[in-house]
Amino acid sequence: MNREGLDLLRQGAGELGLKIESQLPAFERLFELLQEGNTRLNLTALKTEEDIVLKHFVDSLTCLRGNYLEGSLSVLDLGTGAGFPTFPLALVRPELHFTPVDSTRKKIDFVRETAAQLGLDQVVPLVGRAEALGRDAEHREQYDRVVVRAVASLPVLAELALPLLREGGLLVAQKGDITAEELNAGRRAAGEVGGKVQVVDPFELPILGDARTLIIIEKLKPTSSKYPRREGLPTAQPLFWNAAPKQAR
Ligand SMILES: C[S@@+](CC[C@H](N)C(=O)[O-])C[C@H]1O[C@@H](n2cnc3c(N)ncnc32)[C@H](O)[C@@H]1O
Repeated sequence: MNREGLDLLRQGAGELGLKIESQLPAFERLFELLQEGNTRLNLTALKTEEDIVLKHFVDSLTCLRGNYLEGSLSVLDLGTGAGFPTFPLALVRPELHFTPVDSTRKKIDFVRETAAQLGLDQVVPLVGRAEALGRDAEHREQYDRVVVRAVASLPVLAELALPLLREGGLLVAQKGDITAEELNAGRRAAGEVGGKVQVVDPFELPILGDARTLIIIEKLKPTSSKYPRREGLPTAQPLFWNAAPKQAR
C-alpha cells in the first residue's frame, strides 16, 4: 500500500474513533494478499487502492459503531466473500472469535490462507450455506453475533441469521440506504423468526460520505423450526416482501 492509502486508512479509522497505528502493517499485508488473490481468483470487484481501503477496510470497520462487538464474543460473518467484514474487525478486535461463512469454496480457501498468513488464529472459516447451517445443531442458536455486509435484503438476512443466534444475541447488519418498505418487511420478518429490530442507525461512510445504515436485530426467543426455509427460498421469496430479491445493500 502506498502512503496515500495508509493516510486514508488512518483518517477513515480515526473518523470512527479507532486508533489503528499498531495494526497498519497487518492491513498492508492484507492489502497485498487481496491484490494477489484478485489476480488469481478475481475475488472482488473493488481493485483500486482507494476503493479497497475505503470501501472494504474502513467500510467493514463501521460495524463497530455502537459498540455491539465488544468482548470475547463468537461472531459468524454470513456471506463473507473475500473476508469482509471479518478481516478488518479481527485485526482491531483480536478478542472476537470469527466464523466467516460463504457458500463459495474458492472464497473460503482464500479466507483460510489469508487468516493463516496474518496469524489470525481466532478466524476459523467455513464453507456452507446459511440455510443449511441454520438447521445444523452444531451451528443453530450457537453464536453471540452475526455480522453481515452486502449479502441480501433485511427480511432475507433476518431469516438466515436469527436461527444461528443464541437468545439475547444480535444481528449486526451493515447496509446502504435502506427504504422504508425494506425496513418494514425486515421488522415483520424479524418478529416472525424470534427477533426485534432494536436499532436503525443511519450514517455516512468516512471520507466518501456514502449513505450507510447499521441495523441491529436482537434475538428475543427461539426461532420456529420452520426457519430457515430450504436453500434459496429465503432469497427467492423473502418474508413479507415482494421487492426484487437480489437487492444486496
Ligand atoms: C456481495 S458478496 C459480499 C461479500 C462480503 N460480505 C463483502 O462485504 O465484501 C455476497 C457473498 O455472500 C455469499 N452468500 C450469499 N448467500 C449466501 C448464503 N445463503 N449462504 C452463504 N453464503 C451466501 C455469496 O457467495 C457471496 O460471496
